[in-house]
Amino acid sequence: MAKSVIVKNVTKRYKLHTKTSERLLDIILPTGYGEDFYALRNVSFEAEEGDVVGIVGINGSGKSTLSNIIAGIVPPTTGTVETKGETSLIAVQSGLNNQLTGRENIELKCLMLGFSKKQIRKLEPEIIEFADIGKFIDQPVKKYSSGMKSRLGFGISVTVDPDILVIDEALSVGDQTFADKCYDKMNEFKERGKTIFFISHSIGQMKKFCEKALWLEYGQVKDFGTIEEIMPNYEKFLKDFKAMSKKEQKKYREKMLKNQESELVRA
Ligand SMILES: Nc1ncnc2c1ncn2[C@@H]1O[C@H](COP(=O)(O)OP(=O)(O)OP(=O)(O)O)[C@@H](O)[C@H]1O
Repeated sequence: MAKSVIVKNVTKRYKLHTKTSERLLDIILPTGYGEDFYALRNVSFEAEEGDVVGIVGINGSGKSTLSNIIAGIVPPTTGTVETKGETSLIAVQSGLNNQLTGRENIELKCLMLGFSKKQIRKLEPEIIEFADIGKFIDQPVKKYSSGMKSRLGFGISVTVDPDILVIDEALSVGDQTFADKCYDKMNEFKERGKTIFFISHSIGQMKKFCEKALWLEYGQVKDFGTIEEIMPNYEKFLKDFKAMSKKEQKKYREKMLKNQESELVRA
């Protein structure tokens, strides 16, 4: 199978600011201003056409940052992402303009993807049918529930037929019937050799749908392999992590971040 996504040494660094003045200084000063925070550090992996890769990791491990980078929405600080074809991100909180109606959002998103007015007129009914949100399609998106936003986002993303699909928690909201409809569509994509990245807090959803798993821990790749290889270890880790007190969890995080720093110094 041909490679469809090649992520090489991707690092995403944010500056931590507590005040607007710090943010301004960060823009003005050539060296920037603020404490460095690494959401991703030296992330490398490859995916092939037809791969369905689950991205797992505890809160704050960098899953959303990585999905935004794969989808080309956020640039990496250093490192490269090569993708073969068009990428589309489905996330509950992204991609839709809250002030515009659902219908206007469809038009805007399709125009941004380079579709002509004529093509959009053809796609629009298909998207509206998939989203199935009734009269809300002509209401501003700010009035939507998170489930409705996800339905519209999903409708747009699957109808424009991307080569690479990134689904960030979009199936965690909404009802089971809609989720099943999305799974059918994703299975169809899988059969057609498209690459899918899937993020979900539901281990059940992960195991049902993904063949490979990328395990992130505090911005680094902890493991990458088949779902059968990764999930038993991840589940065990989760169980142990959840059994820790908040203080122990904080200590664990600090220890892991310290290890990362010393690894960098050694490299
Ligand atoms: N714009 C930003 N500025 C500063 N820090 C950020 C920014 N975006 C994300 N982060 C930080 O980067 C880290 C990774 O965040 P990210 O949302 O990618 O993790 P996640 O694994 O998706 O978490 P969750 O499971 O809670 O959604 C977090 O500590 C987060 O606070």
